[in-house]
Amino acid sequence: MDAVNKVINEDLQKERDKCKFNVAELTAFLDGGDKFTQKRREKENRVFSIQGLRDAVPDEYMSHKERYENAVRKAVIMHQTLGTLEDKTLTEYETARLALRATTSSAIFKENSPLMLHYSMFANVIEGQGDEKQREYWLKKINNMEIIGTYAQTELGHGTFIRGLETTAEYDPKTEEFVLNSPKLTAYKWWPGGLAHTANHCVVMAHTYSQGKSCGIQPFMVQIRDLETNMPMKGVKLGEIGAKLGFNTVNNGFLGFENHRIPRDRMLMKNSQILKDGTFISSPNSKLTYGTMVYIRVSILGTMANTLGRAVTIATRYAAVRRQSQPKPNEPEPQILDYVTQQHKLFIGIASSHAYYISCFWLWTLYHRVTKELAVGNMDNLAELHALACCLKATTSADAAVLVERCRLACGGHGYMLSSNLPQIYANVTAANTYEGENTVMLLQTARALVKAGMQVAQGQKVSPSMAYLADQSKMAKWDSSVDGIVKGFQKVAAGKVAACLASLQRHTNNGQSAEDAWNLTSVQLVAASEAHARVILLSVFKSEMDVQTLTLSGETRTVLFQLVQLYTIYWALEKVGDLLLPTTTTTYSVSICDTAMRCDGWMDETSLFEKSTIQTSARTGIAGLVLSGLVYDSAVYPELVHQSLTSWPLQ
Ligand SMILES: CCCCCCCCC/C=C/C(=O)SCCNC(=O)CCNC(=O)[C@H](O)C(C)(C)COP(=O)(O)OP(=O)(O)OC[C@H]1O[C@@H](n2cnc3c(N)ncnc32)[C@H](O)[C@@H]1OP(=O)(O)O
Ligand SMILES: Cc1cc2nc3c(=O)[nH]c(=O)nc-3n(C[C@H](O)[C@H](O)[C@H](O)COP(=O)(O)OP(=O)(O)OC[C@H]3O[C@@H](n4cnc5c(N)ncnc54)[C@H](O)[C@@H]3O)c2cc1C
Repeated sequence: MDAVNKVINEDLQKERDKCKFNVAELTAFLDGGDKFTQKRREKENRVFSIQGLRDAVPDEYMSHKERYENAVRKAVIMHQTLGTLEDKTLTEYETARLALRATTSSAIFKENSPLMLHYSMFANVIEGQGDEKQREYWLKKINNMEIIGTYAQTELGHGTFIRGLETTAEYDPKTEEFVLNSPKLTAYKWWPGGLAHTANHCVVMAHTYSQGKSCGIQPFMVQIRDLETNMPMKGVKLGEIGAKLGFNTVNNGFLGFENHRIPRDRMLMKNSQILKDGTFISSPNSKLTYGTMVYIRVSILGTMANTLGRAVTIATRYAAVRRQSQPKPNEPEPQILDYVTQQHKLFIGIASSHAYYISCFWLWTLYHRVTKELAVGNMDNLAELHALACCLKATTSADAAVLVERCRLACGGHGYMLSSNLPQIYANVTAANTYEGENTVMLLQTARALVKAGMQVAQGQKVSPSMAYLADQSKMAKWDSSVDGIVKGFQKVAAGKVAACLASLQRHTNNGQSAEDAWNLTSVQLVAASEAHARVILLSVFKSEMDVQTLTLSGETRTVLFQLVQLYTIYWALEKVGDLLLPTTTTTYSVSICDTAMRCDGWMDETSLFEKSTIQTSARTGIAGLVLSGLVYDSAVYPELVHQSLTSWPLQ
């Protein structure tokens, strides 16, 4: 097998030889500098040289139990290897950046490691929720693997609605203990990675009571297994939740409590405290308890970049070596990479992977700034971080799932083979649409912030930097098909959608609906407004960061990066052309187009105008509006947009 790997396919080599930019320079740029490329390579070479990390047989031919045991075996070797590679000289940001770029874990564990939660959430929640003494005590144990943990929040009955969690922790001042219970089956923790057999500790999010009163959802460090026998502790029930679409070596489990007692100091007390006598001291902001989820949502952008990057590398290499059909008689079958349709499928994946990396590092910078501010009690930017983390996690994971599936489809039958690894990559990436905040729920969270910002703009108040464009009342006289022009178009679209949501909420409440029902009736539009906002951020950050970060790069490397920016921007302009050709500067404007279009079309009379779902209205109006309006962009722009998108892609 090794001998075959040494021979590079000549078509692949030919493509590589045609490359015009400096590959080493671009690699270092994405890694954050030559030093990090070297560290990443060292880490990868160490891991990939270990024979013990290769599967004796492909794990898809193993049983569920064998796959898990094999994964544990590899996780131990990985920890022993990487543990020695830990570089204490790196800052937290640099370590996170290196972790996001390294492909070691994804290459060794097709369906993720049973220690995934230990590394990703367990350590972080102690860091974020433990007081100084607790951090001092537990982080040492966690980092040297004296204990193995997970993050147990989701229950059988509740995943999204954290305030509805049913696991209880009641404080007993007589013994200075908390008594944990799962009062109903729906209260059983369900999903936490590693919970079934791997973790012997976990942070449990429980509805806490003291002195007969609710203290909200609080985090608790709980030992769930005996460190010697690994058997469940008294009053603890544990098990595996069963086979899934992916993540089948993460050992997701369930956990139930029956009068399980833990000492008072197991409540993580950085933000809220319960004193010995049971007095509850609440957190300055109850959402600080949700901090670990924000951290993971930010890192998911990098995970999406990495995962999509792997899938599009597989598919592009395949497209370079696969020859198929004979469009020109008497000529050899061409590489499928020469088909523009194949380029249309794949190049957006390359551009998106780069866009997600850049956005991830941009958001990490904000995350670290806000974390420092929170440490001194400054909550000013927490809402902005939360809103950005929600909509960017949702949009990048949704796009990545579509693009990874497109990579599989672009490889024909061979993409359907498990040996292509594309199905497993898809199974991993699509999970991110659900975990760490289901995407719709996340987009609605950002919509809350957008509606608030829209109202603040209407009252002439300042809004957060990422939403400042909502205050731009300037008209777009003519379509500007530059990247900046398209970003501006997307800002108009998002502002128009936010304005339309405000109008809809207002209309429903004027019609006597409660605020909650008005919100629900407008929720499809709210999700669309939130996604439009995410598009503004992804497009503008990709461009603005490239403007700044590429100044020291060579001309060819800058060129190819800007081609990716242009491709990414024009791709989304074409994907959202219906919105762009109908951007609205104010609600009245969009209403007047909708109104005119409907009346002229005789499609429906005015009264029913807003009863139809927004999707139908804007789609139909979009087309009708294009014909009727002519005010926003002359319809000539559309062919130009299409022409430009095809001519500007790197067709080399
Ligand atoms: C490397 C790794 C690879 C990746 C490794 C990962 C592998 C997979 C592991 C997966 C692990 C998990 O899934 S762990 C479990 C993840 N679970 C989740 O994410 C649950 C999602 N649900 C939630 O987050 C919450 O229930 C949410 C939807 C936000 C609603 O919360 P509440 O009801 O308490 O709050 P609301 O009433 O909606 O809002 C009240 C206000 O609080 C604000 N708010 C809400 N959440 C906030 C937050 N986190 N930070 C700041 N502010 C927040 C809102 O903006 C509102 O502000 P105003 O508007 O100003 O009032
Ligand atoms: C692979 C994987 C790994 C996971 N790992 C962990 C882990 O380690 N630890 C952990 O605690 N959890 C974990 N989870 C659980 C995960 O966090 C939850 O699945 C997620 O939060 C969604 O909650 P749910 O499953 O209850 O779905 P629901 O919230 O029940 O969602 C179902 C549907 O209801 C809709 N919906 C729900 N609420 C609203 C609303 N307010 N408005 C509009 N629509 C709504 C959603 O949009 C969705 O379409 C994991 C999940 C997966 C898939």
